Amino acid sequence: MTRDAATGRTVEQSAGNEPAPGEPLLVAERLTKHFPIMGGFPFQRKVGAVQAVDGIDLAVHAGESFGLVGESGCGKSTTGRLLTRLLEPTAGRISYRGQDITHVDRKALAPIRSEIQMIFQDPYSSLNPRQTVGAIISGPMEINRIRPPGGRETRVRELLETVGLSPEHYNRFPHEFSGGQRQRIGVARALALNPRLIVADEPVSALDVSIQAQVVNLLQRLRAELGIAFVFIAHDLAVVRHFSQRVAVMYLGKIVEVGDRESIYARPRHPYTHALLSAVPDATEFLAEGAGASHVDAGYAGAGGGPAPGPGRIRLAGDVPSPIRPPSGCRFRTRCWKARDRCASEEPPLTHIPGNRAGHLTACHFPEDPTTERGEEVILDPALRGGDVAKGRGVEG
Ligand SMILES: Nc1ncnc2c1ncn2[C@@H]1O[C@H](COP(=O)(O)OP(=O)(O)OP(=O)(O)O)[C@@H](O)[C@H]1O
Repeated sequence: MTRDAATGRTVEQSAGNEPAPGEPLLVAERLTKHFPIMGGFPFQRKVGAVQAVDGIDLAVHAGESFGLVGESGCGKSTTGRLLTRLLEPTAGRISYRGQDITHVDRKALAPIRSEIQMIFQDPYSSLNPRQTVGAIISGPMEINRIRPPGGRETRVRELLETVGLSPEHYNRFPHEFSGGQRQRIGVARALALNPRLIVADEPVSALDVSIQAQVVNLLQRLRAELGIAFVFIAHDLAVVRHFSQRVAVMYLGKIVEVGDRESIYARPRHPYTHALLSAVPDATEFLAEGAGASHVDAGYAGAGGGPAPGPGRIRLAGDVPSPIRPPSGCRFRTRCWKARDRCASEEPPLTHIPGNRAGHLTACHFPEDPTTERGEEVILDPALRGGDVAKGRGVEG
């Protein structure tokens, strides 16, 4: 088995139906997950459903980093689990390198599973405390009966070095490591089968701020050196800004806006994206936190630097509605300062709107102007609409 120096993949793995340049690696179409709610006595029957993910479309290209952002409960983790086929979709389609994998059985899925890996948020609970680091990282190779040249132990020691740990850590247990080091072990495990795609579900949000930049830098380096594509899930737009070339914003089970990083951050058109962005601390703050740590790659500090684009700070009023009974039409309308009757009756399609760059799609009937400037803080509450809040940008007069 020979290894491709550029991708880190074995030649055997690289052979076969490579996506043509520009062709997506993974495509989700109208992807839906509704968790049934059971009730009634004496016979349990379906009385409703949590509409966790509701008809989303997305495409991830080879080697790119795709950020998925939104508040807690908007369906990001469920999307990640659907893409890695850890969850069965209620409807829609997932294709990987041109093959429909939506409902393929375990056996047919096995070779694909090795190419799509997941990194979890919590480095404490995602590692078995009773296993040594060696056993944890070689686990995927064992399950898939893969014997790398030189043996599994050699490969694990190589992987430990790749993620910035010592090969000497092979016989240690997870409790002997810090949070950042445990997440590195999780990354090494995800790399064990030479994946093409890693779904990273909030990989740094459980870590100390000073450690976050180090782990993001590691993932950045792996993406550049091994050509691995990432779906990077985060609630924090600051992290995604540095890591992802394209960003999708989710709200209550829907993608409301998607586009390349520059377009989304400089010209957010959906009011929700605008509100989320206004809460992003200055990018230099995040970098300064990282710079206090010892292993900040120069490349990271350079990526997407400069201050965050400056809409005035927007505080959204009210809570996210229940995904069991989401609002009709546009799901964001109950918290949106621009909502009109049409927003309740007609769901806005995710589409290219005038003023957007190519590839920037927005689902809004009354999008924001395609410019951003720093403004004063303004509290946007639909209950106050009609003049009281009509100051500052982003508000229709
Ligand atoms: N197994 C499940 N059964 C029922 N409801 C679920 C299940 N998993 C998730 N949900 C619900 O689906 C919705 C989306 O959850 P999900 O975890 O995907 O959101 P998220 O954006 O990742 O949030 P967080 O950042 O808090 O994890 C939530 O309302 C959640 O309560």
